[in-house]
Amino acid sequence: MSIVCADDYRSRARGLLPAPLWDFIEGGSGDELTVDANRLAFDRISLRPRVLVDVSERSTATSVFGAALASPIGIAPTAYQRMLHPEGEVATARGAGQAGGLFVVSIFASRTLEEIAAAATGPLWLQLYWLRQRSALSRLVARAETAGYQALVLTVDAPVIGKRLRDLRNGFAIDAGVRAVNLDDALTEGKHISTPGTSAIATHAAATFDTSITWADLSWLRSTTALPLVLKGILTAEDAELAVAHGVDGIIVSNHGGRQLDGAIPAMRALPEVVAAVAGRVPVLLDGGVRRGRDILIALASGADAVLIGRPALWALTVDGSDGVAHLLSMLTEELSHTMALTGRPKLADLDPTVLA
Ligand SMILES: Cc1cc2nc3c(=O)[nH]c(=O)nc-3n(C[C@H](O)[C@H](O)[C@H](O)COP(=O)(O)O)c2cc1C
Ligand SMILES: CCCCCCC(=O)C(=O)O
Repeated sequence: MSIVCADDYRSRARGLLPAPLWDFIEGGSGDELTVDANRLAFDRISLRPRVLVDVSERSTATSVFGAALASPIGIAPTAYQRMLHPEGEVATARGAGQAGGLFVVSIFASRTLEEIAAAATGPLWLQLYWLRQRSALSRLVARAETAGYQALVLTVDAPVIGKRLRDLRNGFAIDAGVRAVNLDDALTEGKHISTPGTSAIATHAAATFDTSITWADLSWLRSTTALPLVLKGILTAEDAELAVAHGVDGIIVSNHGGRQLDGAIPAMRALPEVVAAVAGRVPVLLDGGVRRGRDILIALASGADAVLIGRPALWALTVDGSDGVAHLLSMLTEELSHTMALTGRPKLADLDPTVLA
C-alpha cells in the first residue's frame, strides 16, 4: 500500500520495531493525557475557507534566522536515532536537506555533530540539556559553531524525565550498540542496562542533568557563543515574557510531545498566549501533535513562524531512512499548500486568525 500521509509511516514503523522501542518513541508520561491532548487541540479547530480567490500560485517558502526553508516545517530533536536506522541522524539530516527543511540535532545524537553536518544541505540547530558538567556543554557549543550549526536550542521542560510508564514497565534501556557519541563515556554510561521497573534514561538523566538552573544561568550559556539561543518547552505567557527579557532569540512552544508533565496544556492551546506575549519580538515555533498540513496551517494562522515534527520523522526514518524523511517533509509541505488552496490563502502571509473557527 502506498504511503500517502504521516500516519501511514506510523503503521509501517510499528511493524518494524521491537515493542519496547516502539513504546519509547510513541509513549508519553503518566496517563498520556497530554499526548492525546496535543492532537485533540488541532482537531477541535475548524477552518473558515474563503472562495473565488486566485490560488494558482502558492508559496510555502520562508526563513528562520536568515536561513531559507522550503516550508515552515522542521524536525524536532530526538535522541539516539541509530536505534531506528543504521545511519541515524546522518540520514535524517540528508532527508531534511533534500526537502529544504530544518533539522534540530539532539545532544543525545548517535552520530557525531561533524558527520551530521557533512551530510546536511539544510540548516542545523543543536539542542542541549543543561548537564551538570558545564565544560561538556561549552565543548559541544564550540564544536557546533565550527561545524556550521546555526542556532542552539536549550530544552527547559525536562529538569527530570517524565514518569513514562511504558518505559518503566519495559525496563527500557538504549540498545547496546548505540551511544550518545558527542558526549564523554562518563556522561553516557548506564543507559544500556535494562532493569524491570526502572527506565535507564530517567536514571541517567537524574545523574547528569542540572536541576538547579534558573533564568539567571542563561547568561553563562550566552557567554559561550554568538549563536542565536532558542528555548524549547515554553507554555505560558509569563515564561515567554521572561525569555524575551533575558535576551533569548527564539521560543519553541512545546510540552515535549507529552513526555514530560502529564496534564500540561496542549502546545497548540498554549500558542496564542505565547504569541501575544512575544508580540513579534522573536520567532515562535511549535511542536507537539503536528501530523498534517492542516495542523501546520492552524499553527501558522495562530502566529507560529514554523512547526517542528518529532515522532513522524522517526517513523519515516525507520521505514525508509533519508528517503522516508525527505518524502515525509515534502508530503507535509504539499498538504500545507493544498490546504492553503482550499482555504483561499495562497501565501503564508495570508494565514491569520480569520481562517480559524
Ligand atoms: C523518541 C523521542 C526522543 C526525544 N528526544 C528529545 C531530545 O533528545 N531532546 C528534546 O529536546 N526533545 C526530545 N524529544 C521531544 C521532541 O523534540 C518533541 O518535542 C516532540 O516529539 C514533539 O511532539 P510530536 O512527537 O508529537 O511531534 C523526543 C521525543 C521523542 C518521541
Ligand atoms: C539521559 C538521556 C535522556 C534522553 C532524553 C531524550 C528525550 O528527551 C526524550 O523525550 O526521550
